Amino acid sequence: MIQFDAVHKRFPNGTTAVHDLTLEMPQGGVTVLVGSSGCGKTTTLRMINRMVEPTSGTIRVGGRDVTRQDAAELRRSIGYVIQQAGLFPHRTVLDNIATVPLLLGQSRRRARARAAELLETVGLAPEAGKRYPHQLSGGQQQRVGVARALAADPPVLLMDEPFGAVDPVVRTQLQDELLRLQDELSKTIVFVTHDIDEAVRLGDQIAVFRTGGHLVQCAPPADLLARPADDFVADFLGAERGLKLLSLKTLADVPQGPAPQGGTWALVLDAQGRPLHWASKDTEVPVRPLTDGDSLLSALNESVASPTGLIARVDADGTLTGVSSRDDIHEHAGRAHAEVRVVA
Ligand SMILES: Nc1ncnc2c1ncn2[C@@H]1O[C@H](COP(=O)(O)OP(=O)(O)OP(=O)(O)O)[C@@H](O)[C@H]1O
Repeated sequence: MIQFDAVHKRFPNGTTAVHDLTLEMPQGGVTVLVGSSGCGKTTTLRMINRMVEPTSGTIRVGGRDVTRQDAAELRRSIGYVIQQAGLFPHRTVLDNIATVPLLLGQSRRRARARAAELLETVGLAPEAGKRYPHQLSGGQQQRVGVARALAADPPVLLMDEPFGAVDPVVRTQLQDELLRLQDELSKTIVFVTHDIDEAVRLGDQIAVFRTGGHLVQCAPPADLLARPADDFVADFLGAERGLKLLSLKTLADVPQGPAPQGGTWALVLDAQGRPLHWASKDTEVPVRPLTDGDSLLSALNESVASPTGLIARVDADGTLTGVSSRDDIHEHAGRAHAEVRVVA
């Protein structure tokens, strides 16, 4: 766990970057820091590994006051990922990843073997290890940045806009990878972003800051979307916060019934019971089956887009479990939406 207790940061030029911050970042969880430009997110992050020293207050990592630890040692025990990866241009990818284990005194052989493992963990081919950073795409460089931060297996990862410089498709892939990795590794992650959708997707809790380094609200994404503390937070979340909330709710509770028989549309299955397509008397339309884990937003989208108005539901093997109607989905979406507090 990372604990901020009454932390204040005032730079020598008089700028207050962080104002009286008290905040807990739970162990094994992702805390996302969001807020307008210059509101103190990066300063907050950098105080954790002492790249910036607080003016007053206490920061504890795993119960230990960071100012009582050797700064270099502390930094090596905390993974740090920044925008555009910040890789060493004249070192191969493998040597970039091996940097911290080497600094910690591991043999070159062992550090490289670990780096090769990590390449695979972050979804890169072994050949990438021999290349130099400029020979990789932006998204691949970010993966190397994540691998480098994980190399010494630190319990804490600090990520400052790590996916800010890549296109939206690659960004979504990198977010998926991070969620997958986090499922396995359960690191304590502090993640700075400008992108509220990214925050909602990745955060176990989201801390919203406003200019002057004031924390306005810290809550799990669903609570934040349903009950923003004030107009500032509501504006920051945007007009579509109801839809964002639906992206967090799953299809699991929406009732399902048997596939229709003898009506306008029939669902055609393969021999294993997996949906192939919808068929009517004179046409066929593709089917996009959803699982219980898919979001209510995807279901709503699908129910609007599909001419059948029905959603085919499948289990993890892709076998049909039933269908849900547009009405069922709308009713559930309406209930979730009713949780959204209206801010005047
Ligand atoms: N070394 C410094 N000296 C003086 N002022 C600084 C220094 N570093 C940051 N600041 C100021 O502190 C405030 C907070 O900066 P910080 O970088 O933490 O904000 P941020 O929320 O991360 O911003 P952005 O979203 O634009 O990256 C800003 O007003 C910034 O100009």
